[in-house]
Order: sequence, then C-alpha cells, then structure tokens
Amino acid sequence: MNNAMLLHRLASLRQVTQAASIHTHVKTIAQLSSKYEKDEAKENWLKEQGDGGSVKYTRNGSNPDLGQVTFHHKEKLNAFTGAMMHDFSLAVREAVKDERTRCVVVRGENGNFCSGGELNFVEKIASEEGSYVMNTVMMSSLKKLANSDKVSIAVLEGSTMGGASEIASACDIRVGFVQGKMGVCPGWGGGRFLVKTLGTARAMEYLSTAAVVGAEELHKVSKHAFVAAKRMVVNYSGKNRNPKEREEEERRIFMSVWGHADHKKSIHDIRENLIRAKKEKSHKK
Ligand SMILES: CC[C@@H](C(=O)O)C(=O)SCCNC(=O)CCNC(=O)[C@H](O)C(C)(C)COP(=O)(O)OP(=O)(O)OC[C@H]1O[C@@H](n2cnc3c(N)ncnc32)[C@H](O)[C@@H]1OP(=O)(O)O
Repeated sequence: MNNAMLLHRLASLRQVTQAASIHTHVKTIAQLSSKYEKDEAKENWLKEQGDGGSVKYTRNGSNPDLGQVTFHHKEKLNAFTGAMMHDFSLAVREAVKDERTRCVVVRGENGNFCSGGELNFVEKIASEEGSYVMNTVMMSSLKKLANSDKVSIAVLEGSTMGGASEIASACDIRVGFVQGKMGVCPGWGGGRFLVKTLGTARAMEYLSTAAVVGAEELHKVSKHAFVAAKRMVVNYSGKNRNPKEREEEERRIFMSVWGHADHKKSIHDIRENLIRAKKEKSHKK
C-alpha cells in the first residue's frame, strides 16, 4: 500500500479513531511506579511469573572486540519468558559496561532469532500490572542497548516475531511487526526505534499492515490496536514534547491495549492455531 492510500484510509477511519475510548492509566502508573520503585523488584517479578529459557552475555573467544547476548530457549524458537526478560536486563547491562569490547552481537541459539513473547507467559501477564512491569523493564533494556557506545548487531536468522522485532529495531535493523494481529502495539519500547528508523508514514504502515493483516481487516480485528498504532506514531513524530513525556506516553498507549478483551482473544487464537498446526504436521507424517 502506498503512503497516499494509507493516508486516505486513515482519514476515513478518523471518526472511529476519535470515538474510541482509551484510558490514560495515569493513576495506575503512579501506583505501580511506587510499588516497583527499584529495577530489581520489577526484574524479579518477571522472573517469578515465567520460567524456562535464559539469556547470557559472553565474549567471543576468537574476536576479543565482540561481546554476545544470546537467547537460549530453542524448543520454543527462543520465545521470551519472564525469566529471559530478567536475564536480558542483566546481560545488556553487562554488555554495555564491558570495556574490552566494541560490538555487541544479539542473537538466538539454534538458528532462530526469537519468536517474541512466550505465549503462556504473555497470557499470564495480560493485566495492567503485567503490562507496566514488562514494558518498563524491556524499554529500559532496549534504551540501554540503543544509547550505548557499542555497535549492536541483531542476527536475524529464522523467526523474528512480535517483541523480537522491537529488539531488532533497537539494533537499527528493519523488520516486520506482527503486533497488529495480536490486538496490541509494540510493548517493549520499540515504538521509538521504528519511527526513528523508518519515518512516520512507513512506521504506521508497518504497525498496521506490514504483517499479516491489512489495515481494514486489522481495524475489524481490533480497532484498539489500530488506534494505538496511530497514537504511538504520533507520539514520536509530534513536536514540543520532551523525551520523558514521550516515553511515558508510549507506556500509557501500550497499557491501554494490553489485557483488553481483543488482546486476550488474539492470544487465545494464536495459541489455538499453533496447536492445530502441530496436529496437522503430525497427521502428515
Ligand atoms: C509484547 C510482546 C508480544 C507482542 O509483541 O505483542 C509478543 O511478542 S507476543 C508473541 C508474538 N509471536 C508470535 O505470535 C509467534 C508465534 N509462533 C508462530 O507463529 C510460529 O511458531 C512461527 C514463529 C511462525 C514458526 O513456525 P514453525 O517454523 O512452523 O515452528 P512451530 O510453530 O512448530 O514452533 C516450534 C515450537 O515453538 C513453539 N513456539 C513458537 N513461538 C512461540 C511463542 N511465541 N510462544 C510459545 N511457544 C512458541 C511452538 O508452539 C512449537 O512448540 P511445540 O508445538 O511444543 O513443538
């Protein structure tokens, strides 16, 4: 879809967009931010919610300039659990502090980058508290990676889906986003990187159409996701806003869609599809 067509569609949807009610969550964010004042408290909460997999920082033995952050969860294509988000924070901190290296390679084991959030975990934390903690921790890790003086390189092998696209975007690599299909919008702090890398029109197109569903179909699936995508792009393209306000707004936008009925239904449908695909595969054998 070209930009003119996209703008035309956006204009025709404006009425609905304006009518959709999205809560701002200001009060909730203030309460949660005092409950989880320390980074460690948020990271530990995530670890408690979902186990399985790990993320490790290592140095490349043959090339001392290279550090590497590796996702280990090969049986689920390196899908991120809460424990992995916890480890990712520690690994990124270690990587950006390592004075012996100039580059950080970010990759998944076994020839796959990452298939996004682990779906059981994603379903379990589909709440305001879950969205706040996950968003804050992952956004902080991605910011550290993006703002560090290391050159970060995402090795995009195999699957790169959902939140994994946000990690890849923080390393400045262009990838497709599937969040529209899930009835949400980027939840790991990736909105900023997408707008920075692609510009506003392309970012809107990617968020609303790039992946699997077109804008009109997406709007039927979840007008909330569509509206959130628009708000996220406007947030980073608007003038006269300071970076902190933008970051807070990105978090509010994400929290307004995470755990919504559309989102819960989408997680359920995606999991059902995976189970059905697995059964079909085993029948064919
Ligand atoms: C804020 C984060 C959040 C967001 O952005 O909104 C997310 O990231 S949500 C997750 C988004 N990701 C997805 O929707 C991807 C779901 N997975 C797939 O569509 C497919 O697995 C695939 C990535 C297209 C690969 O397909 P294929 O090559 O056919 O492999 P399998 O489907 O057989 O996968 C192997 C194995 O891995 C399990 N798996 C894969 N991804 C996930 C996941 N995200 N969470 C949990 N489990 C996952 C899959 O179920 C298979 O397991 P078994 O059936 O037990 O072998």
